Amino acid sequence: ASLNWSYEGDNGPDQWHKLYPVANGNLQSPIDIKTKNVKKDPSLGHLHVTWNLSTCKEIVNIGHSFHVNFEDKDNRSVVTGGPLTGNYRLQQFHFHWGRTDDYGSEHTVDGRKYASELHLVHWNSDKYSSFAEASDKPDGLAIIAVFLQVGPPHECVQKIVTALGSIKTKGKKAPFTNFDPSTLLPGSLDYWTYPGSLTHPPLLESVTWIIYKEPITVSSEQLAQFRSLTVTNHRLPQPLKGRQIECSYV
Ligand SMILES: OSc1ccc(O)cc1O
Ligand SMILES: [Zn+2]
Repeated sequence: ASLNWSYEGDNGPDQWHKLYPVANGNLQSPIDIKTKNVKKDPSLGHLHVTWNLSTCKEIVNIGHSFHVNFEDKDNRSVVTGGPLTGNYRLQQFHFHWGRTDDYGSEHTVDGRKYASELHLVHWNSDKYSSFAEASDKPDGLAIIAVFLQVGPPHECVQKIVTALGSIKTKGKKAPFTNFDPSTLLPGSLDYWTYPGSLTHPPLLESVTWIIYKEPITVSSEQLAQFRSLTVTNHRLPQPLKGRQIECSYV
């Protein structure tokens, strides 16, 4: 089935509200993080990430992006702690990027655009029985975001880039196993967190966003390989509508 939305042209982001009225909601993502307005919260502790590489399953071309999917039938790969209550199970990760290295991230920091942004998508497996059930609940989802800046190539991102060669057309999938997503995390564990939404339709306002402050580095050539699947797939920052961004005490 073809999607009724896209990132460019007649069905682009400015039109999404016609089919998805929540696009003009009060908890939309991404946002610009104005660091002077962030509130340090002593109660915000470390995030505890336990991802088991045995749960990594496949890589899939979904047209406007690619997903690395994980087996999420048990709690082998979960995140907990920080702003979260209970266990959130890893379902998939994906990236967002732009036409050039000058932009492509979805969140921005004091107006700064990064070249790309990684999203590790988790759902609340203590309260709900699937991603689908959790996806429209206020405490349903937790997405960990990592910024990507341009520099030397990233060894582990290279494994993903190599796998893209076997999923060149929409709908194609290939086995992608024993990949440890924690190799994509930055050195510093400091993060920002705020309540938001999915960043493309259905744009559901069910996400606790956890955004690492420190970026990781990938090469321009690695980003060019992302673009070989689709040229751009990022939404621009949305109105904050009075939300408070908090930062960890880490
Ligand atoms: O871009 S984050 C994101 C994650 C999962 C999803 O189903 C939709 C999304 O937009
Ligand atoms: Zn995303």
